[in-house]
Amino acid sequence: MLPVILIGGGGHAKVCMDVLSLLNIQVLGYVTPDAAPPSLPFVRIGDDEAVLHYPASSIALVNGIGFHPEHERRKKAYSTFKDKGYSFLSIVHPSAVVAEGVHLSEGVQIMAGAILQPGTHIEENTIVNTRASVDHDCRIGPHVHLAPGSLLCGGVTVQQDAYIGAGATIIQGIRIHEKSLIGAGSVVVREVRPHTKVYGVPAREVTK
Ligand SMILES: CC(=O)SCCNC(=O)CCNC(=O)[C@H](O)C(C)(C)COP(=O)(O)OP(=O)(O)OC[C@H]1O[C@@H](n2cnc3c(N)ncnc32)[C@H](O)[C@@H]1OP(=O)(O)O
Repeated sequence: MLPVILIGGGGHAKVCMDVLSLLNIQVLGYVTPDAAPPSLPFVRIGDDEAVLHYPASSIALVNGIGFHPEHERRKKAYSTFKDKGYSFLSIVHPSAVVAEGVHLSEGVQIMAGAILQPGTHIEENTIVNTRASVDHDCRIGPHVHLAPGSLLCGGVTVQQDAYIGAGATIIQGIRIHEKSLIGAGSVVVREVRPHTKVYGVPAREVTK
């Protein structure tokens, strides 16, 4: 197993670091744009450019930048380093339940207590956060965030760059289109159009 450099030094990086430590994966340190705030008890290697001192074949990266609907820093870091030939490790917290045959693409992060049921397919750089639950035959695109406690019933599709808020429920067979945002605690009972924000019970579209 290659040693890891973590991209980012905030809250999400802290959670990734915990998973890496539980998996006994060697972490060389983390990179952040500036020295403050040092929230991680590990070595700061430098800014993002510092990664380039390590040949792509000698390390793996873990994307410790959280997904914020207002900006694309997480996705940008992933694409930038992929373009330079680096690889991102997928991490799965030991307490997560991942059914046999579930497909996880590069750089996917499955956090504590998450459940992924059979037939599910998750694309690159997606976060399945703490205690999120993804039932059978779901298709989750790249650069998606399933926030803590979100619940996807069977056969749900979530397209790229979508954000499913904490504790939201998506009923079976629904399609969530790209770049849409589902508010925390919502219950989604209808298809969600691209680039839209919905929330409430049942979830209704609001102007972005
Ligand atoms: C590890 C981690 O921490 S991961 C982080 C997980 N975080 C989340 O999941 C948060 C997801 N974000 C939300 O739910 C947000 O509230 C959003 C994006 C849906 C709405 O944000 P904004 O557009 O800024 O809405 P704003 O806060 O201005 O509220 C507008 C109105 O909508 C209501 N509202 C906002 N969010 C919700 C919601 N999730 N459900 C129901 N009503 C809501 C507000 O109460 C307010 O109502 P009012 O006008 O009657 O007072």
